[in-house]
Amino acid sequence: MTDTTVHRPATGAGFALPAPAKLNLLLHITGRRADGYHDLQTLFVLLDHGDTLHFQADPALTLTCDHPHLPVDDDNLVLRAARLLRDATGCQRGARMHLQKRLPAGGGVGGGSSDAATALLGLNHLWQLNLGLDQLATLGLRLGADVPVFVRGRNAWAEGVGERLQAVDLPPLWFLVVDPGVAVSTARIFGDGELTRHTPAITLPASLGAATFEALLNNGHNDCEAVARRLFPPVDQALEWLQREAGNARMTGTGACCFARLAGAQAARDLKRRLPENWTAFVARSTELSPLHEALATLRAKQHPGPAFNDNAT
Ligand SMILES: C[C@@](CO)(OP(=O)(O)O)[C@H](O)COP(=O)(O)OP(=O)(O)OC[C@H]1O[C@@H](n2ccc(N)nc2=O)[C@H](O)[C@@H]1O
Ligand SMILES: Nc1ncnc2c1ncn2[C@@H]1O[C@H](COP(=O)(O)OP(=O)(O)O)[C@@H](O)[C@H]1O
Repeated sequence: MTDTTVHRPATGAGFALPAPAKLNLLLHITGRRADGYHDLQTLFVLLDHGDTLHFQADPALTLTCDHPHLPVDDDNLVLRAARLLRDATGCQRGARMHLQKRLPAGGGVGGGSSDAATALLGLNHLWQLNLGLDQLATLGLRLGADVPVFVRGRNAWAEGVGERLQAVDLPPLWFLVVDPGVAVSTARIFGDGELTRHTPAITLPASLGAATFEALLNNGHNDCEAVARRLFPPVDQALEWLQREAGNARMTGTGACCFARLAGAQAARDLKRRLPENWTAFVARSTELSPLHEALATLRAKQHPGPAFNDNAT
């Protein structure tokens, strides 16, 4: 379905699942592979802010979206994920899906990848396919390098093109994320002649206590930042403002969004209030387990309540 004017979420006996944003707290490019892809080291953190995908059983496979400019054609990652799942399992069932888009497309917060992961896990549930997370993550990688981390739902250290994941425990973190309002093409950043591609690989400390975590972040950086700043002046302005106001300003992924870590919710909200006029930003908190996985667990518990306690048992 390509009608972007339909603003009606699915109703009836359906369910809705979150598609959270991610930040790359650091992003080091350690090399370039023979196939042109880049080897990375990155620290993914999942946030409590994102899109929402609504599901309803239906004979046809359709998608609508409340975003006026995001195409809901065959290229949309939600429909690509649904078709991939059907092809991989032979399932012939359909679904009526509606995407409530809050994350900026091409913003480096992984919106499209997260939508794809939520589609994979949501349809696996709706169609009762019972695929495990390993199988879904393998399928997800075919849609994009960032999909597996959303499928697995844990903050993670990633290597390779982002598919070699190691779950990490992080302290609770608060961020102000500024959206400079430009869509950055990942391929354009990786194709730039001035991109630094040879940051020495580091070894993740065995345990990420508060001090080692701070050292890791302080010694880390985002190799894509210099190129994005040069190509997209709004990214440069966002980083300058965040650095001046909060320190520790950094870009996420290949851009465009930039963030600063704040001491808590109040500090993040206070900084948001000082945002220059006409700028867009959101406050977000890190999550230990993805809101997608939390919501799926709640859904399963409602549909398959455990055995009730028998008060008469002796
Ligand atoms: C680098 C990251 C960090 O999170 O940037 P963001 O996209 O989130 O900003 C991601 O891993 C991106 O993943 P994703 O957005 O899924 O990228 P893909 O669709 O797989 O790749 C888009 C294009 O970028 C280039 N590419 C991508 C990933 C990579 N490790 N090396 C590359 O050279 C390739 O030219 C590829 O065709
Ligand atoms: N559901 C979707 N949400 C956002 N973008 C999508 C979606 N489906 C396909 N895309 C395409 O994927 C591109 C990258 O989207 P996104 O994942 O939001 O960027 P990033 O990886 O920078 O966070 C967009 O520019 C858009 O063309």
